[in-house]
Formats: sequence, C-alpha cells, structure tokens
Amino acid sequence: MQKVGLVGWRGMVGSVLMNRMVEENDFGLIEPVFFTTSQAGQAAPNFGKNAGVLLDANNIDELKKMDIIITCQGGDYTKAVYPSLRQSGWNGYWIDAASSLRMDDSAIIVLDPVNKNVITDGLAKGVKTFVGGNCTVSLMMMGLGGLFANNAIDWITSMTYQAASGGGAKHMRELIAGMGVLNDSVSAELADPASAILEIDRKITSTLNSDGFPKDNFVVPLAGSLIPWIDSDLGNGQSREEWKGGAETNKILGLDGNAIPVEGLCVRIGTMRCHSQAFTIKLKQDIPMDEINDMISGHNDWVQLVANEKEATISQLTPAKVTGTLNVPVGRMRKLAMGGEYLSAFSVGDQLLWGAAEPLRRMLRILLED
Ligand SMILES: NC(=O)C1=CN([C@@H]2O[C@H](COP(=O)(O)OP(=O)(O)OC[C@H]3O[C@@H](n4cnc5c(N)ncnc54)[C@H](OP(=O)(O)O)[C@@H]3O)[C@@H](O)[C@H]2O)C=CC1
Ligand SMILES: N[C@@H](CC(=O)OP(=O)(O)O)C(=O)O
Repeated sequence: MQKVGLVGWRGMVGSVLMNRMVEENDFGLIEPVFFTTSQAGQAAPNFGKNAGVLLDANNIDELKKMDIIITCQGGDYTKAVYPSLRQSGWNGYWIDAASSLRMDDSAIIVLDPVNKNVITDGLAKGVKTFVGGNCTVSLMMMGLGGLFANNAIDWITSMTYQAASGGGAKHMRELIAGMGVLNDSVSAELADPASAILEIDRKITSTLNSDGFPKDNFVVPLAGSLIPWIDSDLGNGQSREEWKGGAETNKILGLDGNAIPVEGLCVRIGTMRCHSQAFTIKLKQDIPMDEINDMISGHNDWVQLVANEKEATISQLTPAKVTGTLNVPVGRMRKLAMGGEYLSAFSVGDQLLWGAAEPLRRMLRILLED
C-alpha cells in the first residue's frame, strides 16, 4: 500500500477532502500519514484506520518517506517546504490545493473530467507535481466542458459571484456576523409591520458604514454589500483572480498562452460556499441550441442542464440548492441579440468540492490505479 502524507487535513478545504475520502473509501486503499504544522505528537485522526500520531509537516526527513503527499495547507507552506523536499532528492507525487506551483512548467493543473488526457500524458512523461485549479476556473470548465471539448469557443467572458469561503473560514464567519449585526440594528422596526422602510434602510446604511461593523477579514463590509475585487491588484486594471481565468483555463486544456481568451470581472458576494458565474460565450460558429445542449450535458456526470425558464431557474440554479453537492447546474442558456454565435449561460458550483477538494482526491485515485 502506498504511503500517503496528508497535510492541511483539518483546515476547511482539508476537512472537505477528508469527508470525500471517507465517502469514497479512499482510506481503504492507502496507508495514511497525517502531518501538522502546529500539533506534532498529538493523536492522528482516525478515518477508519489508526494512523498513530501527527508528524511535523516541516520535517523533510519524515515527508521524504511518503510515496504521495497531498497538501491543503496553503501557498506559504508549499513555498517553504516543496523546494527543499525536491532538492533532498524526493521523487514522490505532490498533489497541492494552493496556487503557488500552478503555472510551473513542471506541474499539471488537475481536473480529470476535463483534462484526463493531459494528466495521462504528463504521467507517462514522468510529471510528479499536480495542482488543483482555481475554483472559478474549475467550476467553469466542469459546467462548459462540452463546449471546450468540442473546440466550439472563440472567446468567453465570466462575470463571477464568488462566495465568502474563497477567502477562508474566518471570512465565512465574518459574513454571518455582519448579517447578524445588520439584523440587530433594526430588530425593533422589523417586529413592527407599520415601521417605515426608509427608516430601516437609513439605519442599515449607517450600520454598514460604522466603524464597528465586522470587516477585519474582507476589509470592507460584505453582508448587505458586495466587493468587486478578488485577490491582488496586478497593476494593469486586472485582479489576480481575473488573470487566472485565461492563464489556468488554457493550461488545463494543454493550450499555449491565451489560445482561448477568457476575460471578466470577479466579484465577492454574500453567499457561503457556492461560486456562481454569468458567461457570454462567442462560439466559433452558429451552433444550434439542441447541439449545444447535447455537448454540455453529455460531457461529464456532474453537469446538469437547467431549462431557461423561471421556475426551473429559481429552484435549481442557486447556491442554496447546490451547496454541499458535486452538481454543477448550467442554465440561462440562449442566443443573444448580437447573433447566433453569441451564447449566454449561468452556472453554480460548490467551490470547496469541485472548486478545491474533489480534483485532488480524484488525482490520488488516478495515481493509485495507475
Ligand atoms: N478556501 C478556499 O476556497 C480554497 C483554498 N485553497 C488552498 O487551500 C489552502 C487552505 O485553505 P483553507 O482550508 O481555507 O485554510 P484553513 O485556514 O481552514 O486551514 C489551514 C491550516 O490552518 C491550521 N489551523 C489552525 N487553526 C485551525 C483550526 N482551528 N481549525 C482548522 N485548522 C486550523 C491547520 O494546520 P495545522 O494542522 O498544521 O495547524 C490547517 O491545515 C489555501 O491557503 C489555498 O492555498 C484552494 C482552493 C480553494
Ligand atoms: N481566490 C478564490 C479562492 C482560492 O483559494 O483560489 P486559489 O486557489 O486560486 O488561490 C476565491 O477567493 O474565491
């Protein structure tokens, strides 16, 4: 049995990964070894198998004993440990949730329902480093994979509605705390059906802009507002999150540079863990809607077509419906007034599942079955 080192297993992404590994009985196929940056020597978790004690995640000698390492610990950890581990001569498989190594020539971005061919070719060539993609990119490709696979896309814009979880657990707490503070500030008025809505609105606006409003993590209020910037400022008018759209999509597909332009605006909104995206897609030609539907729905087991009708849309195409599932519904599809080559679409997906943990878990399975 292969020794698999698990780093970052108790964090938010790591916990989702552990849940999925238990659900899919992955622990039955491996000898798990749990690492930590802060709790070495304490008992390791038992996911159906006794794993002794937690080992120091910065101890290169212990890490070197692993056949495979999966880390959800974050980019700083990867930057601190990965180079030394490789320099020590370790030639095992490294599977990583963080973005630090994604664009390295020696690494492949994994999303096997979309790029199994790229993964298989890479394994045959001896690639040993596999990195999960950015959540919005992975979710876009799971939803629209059929159009990419059929080489149908000339260019695409993605306007995102990204959940608080993309920032981490503290950001999710801050969102809910903000909602609570807003509610508390007008609870008396809400209890009185005769109270004036403009007075409620004035109090909410005043609370949102008050010094005490919870915003340590997002810097500005998220509850009752939105934030049209995610990740760092590249200095050219683009956020790093927006840059990832083009760079990662093309790398996942094994295409050079910006072969398919992917552009857009990334926006943080007050949802918990589902990212949504509105797409405008310029097709290479005027493909009939039934063929487009077949391409999209036939691509993978998780994409779900939602009829472009009000009832179906509001009941099936929302974070409330999709959270906690591997489903990636795609709806609001129609040809736009600009012409038959212009298609709109809207998708929703859980950014901790297909957006983070699931591609890593599946990469582990590919290695175990290789
Ligand atoms: N959040 C997201 O949407 C995505 C994140 N990623 C990547 O995954 C990385 C990890 O993200 P995320 O899971 O959100 O990070 P977390 O902050 O939830 O967890 C990271 C580490 O913090 C330590 N930790 C300290 N206190 C606690 C606590 N009370 N509960 C749990 N863990 C604690 C743990 O390490 P230890 O046991 O060593 O102390 C844990 O592994 C990110 O940096 C990013 O690179 C990738 C895709 C999406
Ligand atoms: N940046 C994403 C989450 C994330 O961790 O992305 P990446 O893995 O590309 O750093 C968000 O905030 O929604």
